[in-house]
Amino acid sequence: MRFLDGHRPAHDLTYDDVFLVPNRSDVESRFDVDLATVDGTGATVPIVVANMTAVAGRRMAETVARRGGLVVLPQDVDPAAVAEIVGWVKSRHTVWDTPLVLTGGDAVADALNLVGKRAHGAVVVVDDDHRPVGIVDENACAGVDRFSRLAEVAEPPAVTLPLDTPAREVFERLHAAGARLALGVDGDGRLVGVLTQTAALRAEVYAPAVDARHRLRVAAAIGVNGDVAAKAEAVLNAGVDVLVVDTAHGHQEKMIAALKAVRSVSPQVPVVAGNVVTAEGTRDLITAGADVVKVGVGPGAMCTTRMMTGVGRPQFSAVAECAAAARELGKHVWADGGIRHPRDVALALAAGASAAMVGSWFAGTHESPGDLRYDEQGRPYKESFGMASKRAVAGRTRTDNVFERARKALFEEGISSSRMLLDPARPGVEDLLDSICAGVRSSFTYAGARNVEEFYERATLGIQSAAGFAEGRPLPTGW
Ligand SMILES: NC(=O)C1=CN([C@@H]2O[C@H](COP(=O)(O)OP(=O)(O)OC[C@H]3O[C@@H](n4cnc5c(N)ncnc54)[C@H](OP(=O)(O)O)[C@@H]3O)[C@@H](O)[C@H]2O)C=CC1
Ligand SMILES: Nc1nc2c(ncn2[C@@H]2O[C@H](COP(=O)(O)O)[C@@H](O)[C@H]2O)c(=O)[nH]1
Ligand SMILES: [K+]
Repeated sequence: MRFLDGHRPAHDLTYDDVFLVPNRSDVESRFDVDLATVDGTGATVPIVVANMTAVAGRRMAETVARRGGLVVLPQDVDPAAVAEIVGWVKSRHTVWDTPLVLTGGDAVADALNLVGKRAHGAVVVVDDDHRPVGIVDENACAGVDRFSRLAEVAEPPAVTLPLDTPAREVFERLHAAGARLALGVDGDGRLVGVLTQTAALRAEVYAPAVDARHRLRVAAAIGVNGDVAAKAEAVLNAGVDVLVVDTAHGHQEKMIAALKAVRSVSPQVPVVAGNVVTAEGTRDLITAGADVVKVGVGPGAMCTTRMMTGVGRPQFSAVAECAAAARELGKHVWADGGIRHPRDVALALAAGASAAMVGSWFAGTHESPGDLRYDEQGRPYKESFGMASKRAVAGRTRTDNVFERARKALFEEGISSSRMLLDPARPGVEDLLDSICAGVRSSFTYAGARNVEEFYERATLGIQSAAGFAEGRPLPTGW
């Protein structure tokens, strides 16, 4: 990464402060770009979903891993629940999406309660042997008594295929049949998964993030308090592929001790640790055993740390400095927080990160764990909240005594409730991944880079004014 001549930063920069200029390029197609990370975490796209309760659950983990990203389960989930979620994610098909399933005897109301939970918006009706007999979507239920049985409204499945059908063929079969949903069945005709045309296309464009046994990958976070070795052991026994040791102030002795404890349990597992914003912090965590250092204090959408404490650092410069320090030691950083546009991911990679961590942006999707709600104007949204908010702290300390709980509640560095609207054009996390990956692929070809490492080497940046940033925004309604 280099700055244009004369563009030496006089102060620390955030994503909005910088821009990339095109380089002469021999990369002919955006499909020639390989987005895979090289940090040992196994992601095939440089996107990690933040360990936030309002963002990262089982459905998010399954969906994002199928497209090559990695989801970090929050540290507030107890180890038994982590084991259950990891087992579930690892039992998911790597191509076919998990269907919503009901029987013909269930009511239309049951289907209507479920369809909103999936981007593909349909429920599959199965018989007693789990063989598919029909499909129900919102259209099939329109104007129908909510107490009617699904057997009366289900449409017969138009496209039912073996699981090993190439995704491109699934796409073509759906197109030819004018059908929305293909059903994937095993050798006994039992339902395993579903694919829309878009999902079939994605299956051709993305590679799932998988472990050595070709099961979807998933990460989990632990904090720095309590018996860290026991917690690490518990989540590793649950089968997580990557361990994230996470606390607000990562450059503290407790973190160094926590990393040593984690390394005593497993010398090999990829360990991510943070958060820090300085080269010194990065070096200390790597020396203590981290493979990847998580960078970012205060850029998060739910984060009030900078307003409360004055502590933090504009994120582009924080990532650039920490990435340079990590690279000197042959290690990596994740850029954590403040990602609001695809360009921010490209800029994080240009700054030297191996992946960008996204939280709140993905809270407003079908796949986040929250319930879908509607605002005063009828727009769908989900709630998000910070992991250092009063709400999260109350949850984390629920087993402490009342005095201790009250004491810990004094420190609040996050928003307890915010509304993340679902983008009508991109209501699913895969829609957002499509948009991010399209932007980043394109960014790489502008720089003349085929992969993440070449992008870092070739990226040429400049510094812009607020007017420069504003100029880059589209004007959908004219002026
Ligand atoms: N990236 C960011 O900017 C931030 C992220 N977060 C997120 O919030 C979640 C909760 O993290 P966290 O608050 O660390 O909770 P943890 O439960 O992990 O506890 C942090 C530990 O560090 C001690 N500590 C010392 N100084 C600080 C400090 N300045 N801020 C916080 N703890 C401190 C605390 O002791 P004691 O309570 O006695 O002081 C406590 O023992 C994490 O997911 C974290 O990533 C939170 C804030 C900033
Ligand atoms: N200071 C706080 N930081 C928080 C809190 N909850 C999460 N976070 C950090 O934000 C990122 C995600 O950033 P986003 O802009 O994508 O939402 C997350 O990974 C944490 O590092 C909080 O309560 N306070
Ligand atoms: K913030």
